[in-house]
Amino acid sequence: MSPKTLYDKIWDAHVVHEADDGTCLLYIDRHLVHEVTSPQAFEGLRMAGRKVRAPEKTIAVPDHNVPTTPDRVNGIENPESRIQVEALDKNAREFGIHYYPVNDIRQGIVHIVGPEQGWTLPGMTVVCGDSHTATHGAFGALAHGIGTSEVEHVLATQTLIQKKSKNMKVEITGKLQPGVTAKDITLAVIGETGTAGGTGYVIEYCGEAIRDLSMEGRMTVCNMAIEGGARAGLIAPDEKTFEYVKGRPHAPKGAQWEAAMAWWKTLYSDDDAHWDKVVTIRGEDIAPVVTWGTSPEDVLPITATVPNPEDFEGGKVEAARRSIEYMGLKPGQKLSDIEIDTVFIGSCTNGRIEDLRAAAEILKGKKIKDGIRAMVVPGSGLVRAQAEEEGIAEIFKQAGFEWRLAGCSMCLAMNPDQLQPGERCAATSNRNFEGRQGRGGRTHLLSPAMAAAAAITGKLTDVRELM
Ligand SMILES: CC(C)[C@H](C(=O)O)[C@@H](O)C(=O)O
Ligand code: SF4
Repeated sequence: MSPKTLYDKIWDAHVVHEADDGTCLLYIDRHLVHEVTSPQAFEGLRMAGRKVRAPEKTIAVPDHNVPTTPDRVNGIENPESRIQVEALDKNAREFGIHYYPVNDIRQGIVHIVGPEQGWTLPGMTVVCGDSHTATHGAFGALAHGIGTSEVEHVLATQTLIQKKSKNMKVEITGKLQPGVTAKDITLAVIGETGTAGGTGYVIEYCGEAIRDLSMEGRMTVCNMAIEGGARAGLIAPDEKTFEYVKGRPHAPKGAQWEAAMAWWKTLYSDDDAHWDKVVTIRGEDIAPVVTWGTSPEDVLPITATVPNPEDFEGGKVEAARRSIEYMGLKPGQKLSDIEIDTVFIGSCTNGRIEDLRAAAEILKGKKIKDGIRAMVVPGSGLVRAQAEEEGIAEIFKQAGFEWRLAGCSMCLAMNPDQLQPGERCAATSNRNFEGRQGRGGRTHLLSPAMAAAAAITGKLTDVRELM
């Protein structure tokens, strides 16, 4: 048998039919659904008189629009948001799919809930009408976003029409320096490859620095594969993966667990598998980073200065000029001199327990700078409960952070958590596009520890100075 990559293996195991031009029909093991991209899909089914083909493999949770304040169960003010959440509620109940409503402690961001509940397992195909579905690739699952018409197709047939991507390997060798986290890895990779570097590929992340990451860290890395242009990102499962999965509510049990493990242990790229593209970065060379512009590739070590647009090539000169202008910065200005107004810790990139622990470690016994608005939005109700149990919530509150309920929140500002025009935010999320966190708002992406450091000093700060 010819050697295969992990992606090849999962792909081959899910092909139901292959057409002459190579287009395939893939079987889908898990379909995750949120309120923004599903209403029309369910409506399409209803109009065609169809059912959900595999309701037991379909999981719905509202996350993007839900307010994160304690009174949220009483209703959502914004009519568009309310309609989407109510539609999901109605559709989930009517079509009999798994559902975590807004007042259920298991509710949270779909990409945090899936792994937490054991829906996401190694070797699976996982789709969701959401670009950050790549997060689930951390388990060695082939996971990616789909559009609303595809959501309808998967609901109706439990299959998806796909063409195979090429194989790309991103290897992070050796150890990380103190203060450097999974978020710094994933941003540094995009800094190296650019936002189009992964276009047409599925990325497998490997190397010692990736192996050393916890499952939470691996999810952070895979989460941003899409920002690097890739179809999906994945990491071969290992003992850490199996350990994380074992005992989760929907993980296999008993004989089924044994059978699953037999398959999961074959899920790695063969030694001489073919890679269409390889990128290698030394873990020691990665610094705590922060974005200065309006694209995730606009990223530099916190010790750097705002670049000069003239230093870029071709079309990037104009893009950099526009970024710097929108961000209200000056070329040559030290990144660590940039003052911020707001800190947001949360999102499917960095809203897991380990992220909150990392931020709390920096905040312990300290107060945030006067005048800074800072909020923590745990990625799920269970993350929130665990943080409360561990005393982390108390550290955040004592420091001056608002302690919120789970949702996407200020990651994309579809709910009331928004930046005001001109406000500058240190954010642990994954997109720094113009106005992403509220019209006219400015976003600097960074790790949870770096966000905590910024909250204390009121400016972008090298977390290593506070360690
Ligand atoms: C609303 C949704 C379709 C969108 C996505 O697909 O990523 C959102 O989650 C985002 O992060 O911008
Ligand atoms: S947390 Fe942000 S990136 Fe993740 S699904 Fe929600 S809006 Fe998208």
